[in-house]
Amino acid sequence: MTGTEMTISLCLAQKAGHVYGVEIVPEAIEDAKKNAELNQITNATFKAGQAEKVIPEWYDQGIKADVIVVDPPRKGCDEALLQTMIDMKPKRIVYVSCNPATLARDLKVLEAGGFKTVEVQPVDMFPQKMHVETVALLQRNLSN
Ligand SMILES: C[S@@+](CC[C@H](N)C(=O)[O-])C[C@H]1O[C@@H](n2cnc3c(N)ncnc32)[C@H](O)[C@@H]1O
Repeated sequence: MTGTEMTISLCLAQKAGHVYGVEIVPEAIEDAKKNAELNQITNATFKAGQAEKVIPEWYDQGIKADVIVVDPPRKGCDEALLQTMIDMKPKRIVYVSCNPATLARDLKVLEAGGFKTVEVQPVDMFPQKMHVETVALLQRNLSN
């Protein structure tokens, strides 16, 4: 749901019924719309704004998701965003993180909200540096 130029959203649109993407930088959203047009992607809706405000608004409008993908900055996800993700009850959440500490903090919240972390894959995209990118897959517990 977040990301510069919405690269992840545009890739997912090729497999999804519809994709909604939000990014705080308006220019990135303009680029995403141009990229969608260039690639004949018509099943994507992009909005500039704070994910923690836009996604609760979409949820209030009745929009739900089967899969939520987040790729937040190092500070991780805002509490309001995490709560809306829990309320939306997607089957799966994919959390792309560039900070293991905030990833662990946010996974704890999502686990308390009815999700189970089933796979965590670190990716060493910055060899010889302390930073690591991590992708975590969560599934909603069937009882929730
Ligand atoms: C780790 S980057 C994602 C990179 C992206 N997936 C890509 O392929 O380039 C995090 C992105 O979140 C955006 N961002 C930061 N705070 C945000 C917020 N509150 N709501 C929505 N987007 C936000 C940043 O502008 C940045 O583009």
